[in-house]
Amino acid sequence: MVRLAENTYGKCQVRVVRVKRDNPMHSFQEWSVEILLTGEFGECFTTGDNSRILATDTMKNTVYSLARDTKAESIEDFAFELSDYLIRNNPQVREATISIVSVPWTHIHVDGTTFPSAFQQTSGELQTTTVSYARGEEVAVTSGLKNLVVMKTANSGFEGFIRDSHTTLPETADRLLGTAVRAQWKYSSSSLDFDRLRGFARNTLLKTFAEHESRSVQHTLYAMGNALLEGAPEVEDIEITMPNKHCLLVDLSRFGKTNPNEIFVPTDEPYGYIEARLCRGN
Ligand SMILES: O=c1[nH]c(=O)c2[nH]c(=O)[nH]c2[nH]1
Repeated sequence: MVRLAENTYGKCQVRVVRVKRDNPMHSFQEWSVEILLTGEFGECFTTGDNSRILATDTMKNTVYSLARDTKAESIEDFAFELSDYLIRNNPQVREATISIVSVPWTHIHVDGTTFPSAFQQTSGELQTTTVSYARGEEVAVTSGLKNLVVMKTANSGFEGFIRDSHTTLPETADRLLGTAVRAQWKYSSSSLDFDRLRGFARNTLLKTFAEHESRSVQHTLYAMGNALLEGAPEVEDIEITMPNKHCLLVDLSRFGKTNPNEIFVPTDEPYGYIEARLCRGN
């Protein structure tokens, strides 16, 4: 006896660019949208009956069409609009989960001149959101960022860890701490000023990383999440991933030179991996 268990379907990486030309200073947004639906789709899997299937190609077109009319500025508001449209127009859909990744483009700015219709990407950092709308239930909004690459050249040490027969790592009170932050924070409501909150969250994570007297990546990760939860009552919990992008001190004594923490070799692998979720309450 075989039974169809959990199932979902949808469209991934629907890329859309939105240009606003209503004043000479154009705006340019690039989004990659993912739609996943759950609902009454069992017959499609088990008997090949497609009569309840909204084609994923139609989902893709729906993204383009809603993007043309939407007033949404934030990816959260657009994701909600899309989920709401899909739920309202498709009784067979129980839950629509929309994830959007936003690619940062900024106006080109050179020698004090901002070029109103020319843009550049200045980093590989991405802004993210996932909005889940289950029919008749509260809408759940999670926002975040990924590939926020940061480095500390002071106020970071790693000491007091276990020393056993396999330990070679020296203790240090002064090392480089580099990482690519991925963070996802869950909101307590679906109608908030998401762009303002995103700015606050990003600034809080960056400022805490920069200022923290770090005893480890774990210690700094906790401080970053804690600062956001203390500063933003709208945030219910936060999950942060911080790979340790090791920069190893080069032994220059072989060349008769000292190396007072100035010459390092960045290594991609292997790398340390630190992840935690912080939430409110006990
Ligand atoms: O911040 C760190 N945490 C660790 O758990 C660890 N382990 C390691 O080798 N280096 C580091 N650094």
